[in-house]
Amino acid sequence: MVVISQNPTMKMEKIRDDIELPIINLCNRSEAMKEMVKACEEYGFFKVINHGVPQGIISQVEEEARGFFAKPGPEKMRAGPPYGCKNIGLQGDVGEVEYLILQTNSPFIIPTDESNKFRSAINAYVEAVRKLACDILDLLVEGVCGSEGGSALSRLMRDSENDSILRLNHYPAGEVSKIGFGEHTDPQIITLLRSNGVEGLQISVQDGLWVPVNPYPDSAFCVNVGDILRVMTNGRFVSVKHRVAVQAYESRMSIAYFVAPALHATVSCLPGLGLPLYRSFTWGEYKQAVYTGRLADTRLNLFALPSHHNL
Ligand SMILES: C=C1C[C@]23C[C@@]1(O)CC[C@H]2[C@@]12CC[C@H](O)[C@@](C)(C(=O)O1)[C@H]2[C@@H]3C(=O)O
Ligand SMILES: O=C(O)CCC(=O)C(=O)O
Ligand SMILES: [Fe+2]
Repeated sequence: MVVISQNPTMKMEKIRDDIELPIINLCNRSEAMKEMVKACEEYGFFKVINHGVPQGIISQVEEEARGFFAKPGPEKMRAGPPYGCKNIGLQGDVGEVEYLILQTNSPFIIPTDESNKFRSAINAYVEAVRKLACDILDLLVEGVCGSEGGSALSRLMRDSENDSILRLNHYPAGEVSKIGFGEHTDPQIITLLRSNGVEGLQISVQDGLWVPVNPYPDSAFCVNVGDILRVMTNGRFVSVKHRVAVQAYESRMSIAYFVAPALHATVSCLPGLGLPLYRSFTWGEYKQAVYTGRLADTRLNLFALPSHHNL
């Protein structure tokens, strides 16, 4: 069904609530491979269950994160640059969100975390989601390039200098008219997202038509294609705009693991996928374009090859 939003800041936007993202069971690997490829082509989003990340590890990090965000503002500010509130990026974007952004391949300290419980929980979580991300990327390459594709994608994240990050977001309950995190695509290869079961995430299936992502089932990870994976699959997979709407009834918390190559790694189309739509570039070059632009920008246009190249 298509309903017109009554919402003042999401004015007259159409919300389509009859699309459900596929829930893919990783136990059946050959089925999962086909379903994931289809979902990446169609929606750029899917959910995975039986993903192998222990529930204990997830609960631990969620509990520590809840404790951190419940602290008074000045204490959270003590966490320094990993902590941010309302300001998103460097170019003036804002949202009803507070967050922690952590580089995953270098040691970090959260000054409020005297017992180091939060840090240990994060480290255990990153190790587990990293394995899951490798597994998903290997299946996706095989699904697109066959077994010759090997570990073309997962090797980028296995590089000890990979630039993957973990982001913990907290959207306090409030006026539903407000946007927690404005529309954007994720610039990296792939994102693995957990939420505390509170709604808010929406994806853009076509211009101006938003689909809410149901947080069910609680145990699932929501996975989405980033811009780099779009380039590497020569546009076959789509990196889709998404956003987060504030909920009136409860605070949303989410934990996103963004898989990124090393800054010096070259990003180009995988073999056998036709004439490239985008020129090759390094992740460092793309990241610079990302941070000099606004949240909602379609940054990949800057790297598109002229269409005559594809004739
Ligand atoms: C406004 C911005 C925030 C962002 C960097 C950017 O310039 C454009 C992309 C944004 C985004 C979206 C996905 C991730 O949450 C993020 C960490 C990323 O890599 O790109 C954020 C950036 C951010 O919040 O720093
Ligand atoms: O909080 C969410 O559900 C999504 C957050 C997001 O899209 C991001 O951090 O890039
Ligand atoms: Fe995102």
